[in-house]
Amino acid sequence: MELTLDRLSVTANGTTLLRELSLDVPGGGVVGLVGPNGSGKSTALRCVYRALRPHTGTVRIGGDDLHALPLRDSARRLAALTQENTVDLDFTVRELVALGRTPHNAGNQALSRRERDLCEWAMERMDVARLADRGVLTLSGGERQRVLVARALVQEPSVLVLDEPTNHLDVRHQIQLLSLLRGSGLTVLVVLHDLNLASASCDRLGVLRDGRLVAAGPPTEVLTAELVRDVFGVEATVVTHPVTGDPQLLYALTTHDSGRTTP
Ligand SMILES: Nc1ncnc2c1ncn2[C@@H]1O[C@H](COP(=O)(O)OP(=O)(O)OP(=O)(O)O)[C@@H](O)[C@H]1O
Repeated sequence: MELTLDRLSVTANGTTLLRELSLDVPGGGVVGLVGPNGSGKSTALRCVYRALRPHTGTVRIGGDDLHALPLRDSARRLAALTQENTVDLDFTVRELVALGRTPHNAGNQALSRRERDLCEWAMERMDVARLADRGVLTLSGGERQRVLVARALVQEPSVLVLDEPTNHLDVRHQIQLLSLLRGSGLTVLVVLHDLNLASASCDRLGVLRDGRLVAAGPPTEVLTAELVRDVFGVEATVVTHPVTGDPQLLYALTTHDSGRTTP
């Protein structure tokens, strides 16, 4: 199912946070949104998971105007892992994951056998099955993040949007999650800070700066030393991954030393 952001603009308190952002995520494709802090990545995603209504422009999902759909209908099509995903109530992991079925079921209807199997599958995939009976408030940041991804998978969406999903995850779980997204067949729009992970996991990248899309295309076209210098203000050497062929960036720490430790 295709996801289309069509000329989205967002303004808050007289400041334009997003300017005419257009971006297409083809059905089954993985598109990464990258850019410096404050460039508008989360704002764009918030328009997609309906935490924010764009002032102008349209988000279309499978051709339909997302904001015109009943919430329940859009939740059947789209799941989100957001920066606002906090867990305040002491559900067990199994209970929280099962909540992913809410858009599909009426009231307090008990889960079917298939749905219970789906929950177990998602917990296995996210490596949290052994935590199933733990209270979510007792989990580490990375464990909780993986539980929230399991809940999103249980929602059985066609489209998944994720805002910095690798936050808190150790390197093994970062790789596992991004491999899962890539092989899932889901339509994925993901905000990532790590440009090397973005390069490895996305078919295409969109680069935001000051709320504008300044580049878009496959990682090999987008991730150039010039772009990284221009947009992020960082010197990077671009090399080709010897196994995958993806562009990867090598950084060197800057060596400025003012010799002062306090202002
Ligand atoms: N309600 C608001 N009023 C004014 N400015 C806002 C408001 N909400 C967000 N902003 C500003 O909009 C800009 C874009 O924020 P956004 O969270 O989309 O950036 P981001 O690219 O996701 O950043 P980060 O990489 O730091 O997560 C930021 O400068 C932020 O301070």
